[in-house]
Amino acid sequence: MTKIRVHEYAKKVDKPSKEIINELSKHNINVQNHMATLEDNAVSKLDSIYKNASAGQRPAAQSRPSGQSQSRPSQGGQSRPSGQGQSRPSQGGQSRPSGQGQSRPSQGGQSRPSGQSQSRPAAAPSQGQSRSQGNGQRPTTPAKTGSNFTPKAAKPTAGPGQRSSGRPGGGNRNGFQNRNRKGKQQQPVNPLPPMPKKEKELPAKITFSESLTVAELAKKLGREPSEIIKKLFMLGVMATINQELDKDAIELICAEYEVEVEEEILVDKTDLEVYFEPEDESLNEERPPVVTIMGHVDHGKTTLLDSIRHTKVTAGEAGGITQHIGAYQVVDNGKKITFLDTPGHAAFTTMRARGAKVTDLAIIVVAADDGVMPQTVEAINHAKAAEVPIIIAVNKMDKPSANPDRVMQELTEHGLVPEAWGGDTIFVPISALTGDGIDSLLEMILLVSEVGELKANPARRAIGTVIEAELDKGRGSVATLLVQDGTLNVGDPIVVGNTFGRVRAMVSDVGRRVKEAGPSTPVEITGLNDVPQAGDRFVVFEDEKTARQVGETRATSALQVQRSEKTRVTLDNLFDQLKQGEMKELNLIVKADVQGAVEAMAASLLKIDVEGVNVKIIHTGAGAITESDISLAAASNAIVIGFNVRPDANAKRAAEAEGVDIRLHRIIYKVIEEIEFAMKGLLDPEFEEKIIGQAEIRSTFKVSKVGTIAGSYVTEGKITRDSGVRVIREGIVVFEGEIDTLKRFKDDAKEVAKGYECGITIKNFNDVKEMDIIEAYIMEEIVRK
Ligand SMILES: Nc1nc2c(ncn2[C@@H]2O[C@H](COP(=O)(O)OP(=O)(O)OP(=O)(O)O)[C@@H](O)[C@H]2O)c(=O)[nH]1
Repeated sequence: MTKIRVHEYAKKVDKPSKEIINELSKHNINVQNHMATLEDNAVSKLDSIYKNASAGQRPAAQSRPSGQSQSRPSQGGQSRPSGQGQSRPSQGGQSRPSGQGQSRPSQGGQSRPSGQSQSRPAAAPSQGQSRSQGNGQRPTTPAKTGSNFTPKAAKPTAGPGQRSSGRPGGGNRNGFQNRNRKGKQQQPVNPLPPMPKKEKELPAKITFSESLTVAELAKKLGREPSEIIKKLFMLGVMATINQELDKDAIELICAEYEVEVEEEILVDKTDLEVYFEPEDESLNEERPPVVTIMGHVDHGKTTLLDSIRHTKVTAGEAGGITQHIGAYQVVDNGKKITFLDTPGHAAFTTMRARGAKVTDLAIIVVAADDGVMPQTVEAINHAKAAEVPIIIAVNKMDKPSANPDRVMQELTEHGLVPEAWGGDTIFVPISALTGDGIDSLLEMILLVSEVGELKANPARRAIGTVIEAELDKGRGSVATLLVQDGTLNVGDPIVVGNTFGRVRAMVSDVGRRVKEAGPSTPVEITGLNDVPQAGDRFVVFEDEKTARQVGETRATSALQVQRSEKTRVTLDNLFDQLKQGEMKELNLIVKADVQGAVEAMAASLLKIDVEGVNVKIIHTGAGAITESDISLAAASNAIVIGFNVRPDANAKRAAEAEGVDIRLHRIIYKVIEEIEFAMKGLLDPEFEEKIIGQAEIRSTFKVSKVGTIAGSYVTEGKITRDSGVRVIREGIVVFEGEIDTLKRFKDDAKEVAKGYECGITIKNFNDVKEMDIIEAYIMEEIVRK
């Protein structure tokens, strides 16, 4: 008999080598490893074990030789439940692992079981128990498949028993490894009949938002991801399990399964715009129009508002420009009209830029003695862009020099044709000073609003926009709000921009305390935790907790955005930028007395358009210029603009020390003008070539050490000593360079004019020929517009 090694024997009986080694050790035959050679006595011992076993089993197992076919029924029988209980409950439903877990108890079962479970001597303490389990179950084997899919039933019985048997033996880890290994080895050898898969019932409908991965969709449908991948493949979509599927793909797959699918639109509670979506319009009632008055400087906006309100507010205004945003309500013929008093168009644009459509109607004031001016045109364009109806108030009709026809004529050129001339623009001649025509202006406003069918629902929770906000020493944050829909009440939990609070007190435009404010009403409120910004939206919430949550979330995200912007403006990266010289930026810090003016200034400054330079407003704020403004300016090489504010003592000192430029102004357009100039000065000069003259070479002279002198005649313009030249031969530029010497006779000349002869030498070029043309040019700086 030839010697046989452990692994060879193991192979012969289709058992793991380890099992053979263990079996031998039980009979006090020690072998080192699977490569060890077996003595004859060892072989006969093993034969007695394995041959017997296989002989006994064969009749039952039919096709399979020996231990395997054997182990299977027993495995199936006991193992599954126990295996599940032990290792991985979720996997319990699967065939193989359960069998392995099982093998441990079967050890005691001598012949066949021992063959299988081999590795688990450690499990001995619980053997009796588990074996009995196994035994008890074996007869029921055929039913096992079913039990396989009912892990719940299996777990309570087998699980605990298993666990206790595994752990005390300390073989948990090993056992697990062995199991794995065995699993690998056995799988190909002992394929279980495929378990009929019990498919989950398809849902009637699934929902998703934005997209789903293949795995997520599979889960929702209760199908294997591979099945979905296959279906996608059939539909021509190659997808992996983690691939995001778009709406179309999801719909296609769901259609395949005949499952209804619905996309959920996620509503972001912190997005205030959502609350501005129109609600049930049947509840709407008529509301007053909100009117903005715009026009060129000094054409009488303030006087008109003043006249309408019968008060005098013109006196005391710096530079005669309306600087504060306010809102007022008047009553005409029993109907209310709300007027927004804005500083020119800037605030109007700023609000629009923030998506706040506040104005229902624009009145454009044009002085009859002055006609259409640049800002008139701007105002028209803003109103047109906002798709707001326009009424033209032709003002200063009391003046002898008033020429309303001219105004009408000029406005026609901008598409505003008076009704009298067959157009549809309402022109109202007025005198803001005397009050003439004001009544008919108000009448027209009401007429136009009627056509516009302005409606709102006073019963809903209020929403609207911030007209103006500032920090008041005594009252804290004070905000002028325009209620656009619903009714605002004292005590309402409110989110205003990135601030929140409860409406503590409300004051009307005439300074009266009010308890509620309906649609189109401007009110000043207190009770916010911080100062919001003009143009911010406000929304009343159902309770204070929600308002706080939304407000805080908004504030946090706003801060994050602000921080990420601020980190860009550091001394470090500024230096880098300058060094690279790629981009020129003018950093500005804007401070003003009130938030409205800050907004207006910032909007105007950002509009400055000088090629190659960006205006960047790195910080804005209402209130005096402080030391921290200066340090920020110093760190980011910014200029500080103060509008109607002054630097405090510390700021002044810091600015001097750091060399920070502070510009103080009281009139908006002066600021803009100054900055624009500064920006033009900032730019690198740009040059363009200008041809100044031409000369024809009539003869050439070679002079040693000097080179070839071109004896020329200036045919056009002039040739200057410092001009650049091109040598043109038969229409082709043969050389381009600089003049070396320019002489009239023997003397050096600075320039030689048309009609004169001269001698020219060209730097690094001697190949001049008769009849060549010398074209002279200079580089001229372009003045930027
Ligand atoms: N004669 C006459 N003067 C008027 C009339 N309306 C305004 N003015 C005068 O025109 C000047 C400018 O008027 P404002 O109301 O300050 O003009 P504005 O358009 O508000 O000007 P800014 O606030 O600087 O943009 C003031 O001196 C007014 O008295 C008018 O109907 N007739």
